[in-house]
Amino acid sequence: MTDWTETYRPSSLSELRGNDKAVKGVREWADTWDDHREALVLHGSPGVGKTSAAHALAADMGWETVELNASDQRTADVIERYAGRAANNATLGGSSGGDDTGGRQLVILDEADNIHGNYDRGGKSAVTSLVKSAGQPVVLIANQYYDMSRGLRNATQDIEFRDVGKRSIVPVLRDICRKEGIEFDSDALDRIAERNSGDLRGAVNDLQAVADGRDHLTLEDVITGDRDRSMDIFPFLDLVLKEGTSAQEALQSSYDVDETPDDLTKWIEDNMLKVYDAEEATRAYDYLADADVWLGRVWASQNYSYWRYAGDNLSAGVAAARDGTKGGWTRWGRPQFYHSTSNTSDDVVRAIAERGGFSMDTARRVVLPYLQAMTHHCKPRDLTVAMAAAYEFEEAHVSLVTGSGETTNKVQSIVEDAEELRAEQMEAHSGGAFAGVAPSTEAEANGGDDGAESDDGQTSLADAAGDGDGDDDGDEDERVADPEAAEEDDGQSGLSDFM
Ligand SMILES: Nc1ncnc2c1ncn2[C@@H]1O[C@H](COP(=O)(O)OP(=O)(O)OP(=O)(O)O)[C@@H](O)[C@H]1O
Repeated sequence: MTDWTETYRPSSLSELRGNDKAVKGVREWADTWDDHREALVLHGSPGVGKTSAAHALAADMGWETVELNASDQRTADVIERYAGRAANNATLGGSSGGDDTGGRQLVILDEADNIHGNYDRGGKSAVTSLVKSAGQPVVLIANQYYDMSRGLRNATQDIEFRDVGKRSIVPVLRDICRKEGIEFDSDALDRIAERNSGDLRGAVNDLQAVADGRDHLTLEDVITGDRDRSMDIFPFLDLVLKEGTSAQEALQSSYDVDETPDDLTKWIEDNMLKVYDAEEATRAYDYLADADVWLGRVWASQNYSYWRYAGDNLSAGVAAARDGTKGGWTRWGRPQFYHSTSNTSDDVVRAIAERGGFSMDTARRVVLPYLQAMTHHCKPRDLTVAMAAAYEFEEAHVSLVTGSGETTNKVQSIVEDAEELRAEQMEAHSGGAFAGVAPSTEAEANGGDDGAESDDGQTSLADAAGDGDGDDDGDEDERVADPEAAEEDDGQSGLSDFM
């Protein structure tokens, strides 16, 4: 089945619905590009047409496009390679694409607010320098404008795309129905537009889901479609985090949502602070921590009956932590793990597993949730620095664990402090912040001289293995055995050591 959002992607700026002012601005930017030569940032919520606008613009202008995705590691290489050359008007697509007759290429860099998470500092400045000196027009796409570095913001123009109103969504749905030969009652389309408030991609997806196999779409179809599905995650979040739900109702609804308790916990964690104040959140985190303990036990014992205790905490507990009801409409977001298109979450889990001596599963299900709860939004800061040092986290990892993607500078400074802290620990031969977890006493004693170059338990493990003398072999065995012992403690000991 073809994806209607692709089939019906606007091919010209004139086909884009809503955001008239923004679209006019985009056109003007392109028309005057030769005079200002600045890159343009298009920012706004997902699904409102930013990427479509960039492609439609290129089509209208007769420009080719080169699309790069900031969360794709390969993008770093491409940018590194072309940042300097772009100044000389080299084409970004490759040397053979070069054409001196003025053919333009529009460089579209998607997920520009995610750059800090994927490049080292050199790479990051390469993006800014690409943007400053590119001999070609560049459009950056971002959801969160303020997640982009200040340098990058200063070097660019920006245009905001607002959520697309119902009045602009309905005509898009109507056009699609006509082209697909589907008759419709207009209140059915109204309903779809309403429940996707602001998100055109969502509305088109929704239409495709309910219209599938039908040649006439009624309001009844749309509503029944709602009821037939098990409970959606968004109403569930409304129920737990906002409405005056009893603990029992909250628990019951957690059974109706088609998500595992692990995933529900992530949804709650990532969205709670949109509506809970600090006191409510503090209480709720206790319940989430309990939920995580039960999830850890489920994993350790493979006894899925524990799931209901996790479910109890994450639904009834979190609902009980709320003081009253919350009004208004909230844009719930997918948890970080879902929209992480890079392998950052895997990287984090791997770092925790390797450096903490846990299995990947324990790292993912037990240790990571604790770290997330303890360092939410980088608070307390010294704990976050200690964590970053202990697990040698990079900025992307700290962002992901603390859920603070929007605080780029904060995360950057935490990673810098963590590097310093690690250097100090190395000097003091402390064996890192979680000395009790991995290295054995002998290993530490041994690390006294040839371990000097290693900065943590993990590297010194490799060093010990590489030395090849009899003594070290003994150490190696012990060290390999240790992580397994640590794992039996289900991560608790690792964390208390780390704290
Ligand atoms: N303004 C619009 N007019 C018509 N169709 C739109 C519009 N906005 C979005 N769509 C539909 O939604 C799909 C997704 O839009 P698009 O990828 O441009 O959104 P986006 O704002 O770039 O989202 P993201 O930030 O998630 O990439 C398009 O292919 C199109 O089908």
